[in-house]
Amino acid sequence: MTARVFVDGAAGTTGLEIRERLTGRAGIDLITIDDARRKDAAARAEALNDADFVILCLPDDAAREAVTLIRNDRTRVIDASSAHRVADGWTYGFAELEPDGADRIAGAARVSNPGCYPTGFLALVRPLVRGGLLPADWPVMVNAVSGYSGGGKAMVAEYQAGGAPAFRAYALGLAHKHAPEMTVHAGLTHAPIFAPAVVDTYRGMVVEVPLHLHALPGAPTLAAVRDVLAAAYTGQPLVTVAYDDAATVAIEEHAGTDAMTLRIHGNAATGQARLIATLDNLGKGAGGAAVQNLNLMAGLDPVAGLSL
Ligand SMILES: NC(=O)C1=CN([C@@H]2O[C@H](COP(=O)(O)OP(=O)(O)OC[C@H]3O[C@@H](n4cnc5c(N)ncnc54)[C@H](OP(=O)(O)O)[C@@H]3O)[C@@H](O)[C@H]2O)C=CC1
Ligand SMILES: CC(=O)N[C@@H](CCC(=O)OP(=O)(O)O)C(=O)O
Repeated sequence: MTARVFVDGAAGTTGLEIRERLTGRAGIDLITIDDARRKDAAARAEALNDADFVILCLPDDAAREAVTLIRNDRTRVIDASSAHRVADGWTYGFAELEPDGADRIAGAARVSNPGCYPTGFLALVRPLVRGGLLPADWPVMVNAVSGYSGGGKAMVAEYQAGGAPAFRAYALGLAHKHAPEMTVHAGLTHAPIFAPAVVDTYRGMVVEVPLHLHALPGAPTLAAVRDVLAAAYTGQPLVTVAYDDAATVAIEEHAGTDAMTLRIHGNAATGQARLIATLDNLGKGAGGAAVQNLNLMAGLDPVAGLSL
């Protein structure tokens, strides 16, 4: 069976990449609309209702509107925006996060892609909360840097015009749109302190959770934390827990791919750890997750169209 797929927002940073990945793929028939009509509600409604699967690569308000334009029970949705990540009736589209994640996505009509930063954060933290190493009410912090494509067309234009700062910390008021999904899907009772920054490189991200292991119940070792994470992702082609002696970690590590690496470093003597995820904001953080979810929902090869 051929799956008819419409990417709404295909002229944007995320949408363009997803459309390119799906173009010419066996088993997928892409529905497109003329560039001049790409924001025309009637043209979009027709495409949305023609499709078996739609991938929304839109600002939050436009994503909510797109869902209201679907007037049939057949069209299934993957939303890359942050509009539905903690919404009732939506399945969180992070296949590796829970043991039944892939099965739930495969059967869902409405799937919300995770945010880019939450993908790294949740990959590091959720197995520790689930496994009881990290109490649900622990005060967690997350420091992160993203390539500027994370800010969409407007930020790409700003950086490519020249003059934007090499490193810019933001979300200083601790009310970033990703905090709710980090809290809910990690199973935490308080939002983490989330300190993001954008740097002068196009794509890629480093997401870091520092932990005082000595203060945790049972004072788990670095090795114990690493083993819990490794067990959580065994057999997952996109997520690797590194057992390496890396002295540094580069934002470019997975730029242009859909892979994510998790590292557990630190000082065993002081009981302090740095849990670090590297991924591409446009890969596992957006387009890769959308293609992975489409594969699962359409019953296609789970790694088709993905770059490991
Ligand atoms: N960039 C990233 O790393 C990630 C982005 N996302 C999410 O994906 C979504 C898209 O982000 P991104 O690609 O970066 O953003 P962009 O700004 O690059 O692209 C958004 C696109 O949506 C179009 N658009 C806006 N309103 C409408 C509308 N009413 N109807 C049709 N099209 C519309 C815009 O049109 P126009 O070209 O005219 O501006 C633009 O082409 C966001 O919700 C974002 O949170 C998710 C994960 C990572
Ligand atoms: C650098 C930058 O600005 N990044 C964006 C996050 C990327 C995004 O908007 O998309 P998702 O929410 O879908 O991940 C931000 O912090 O708002």
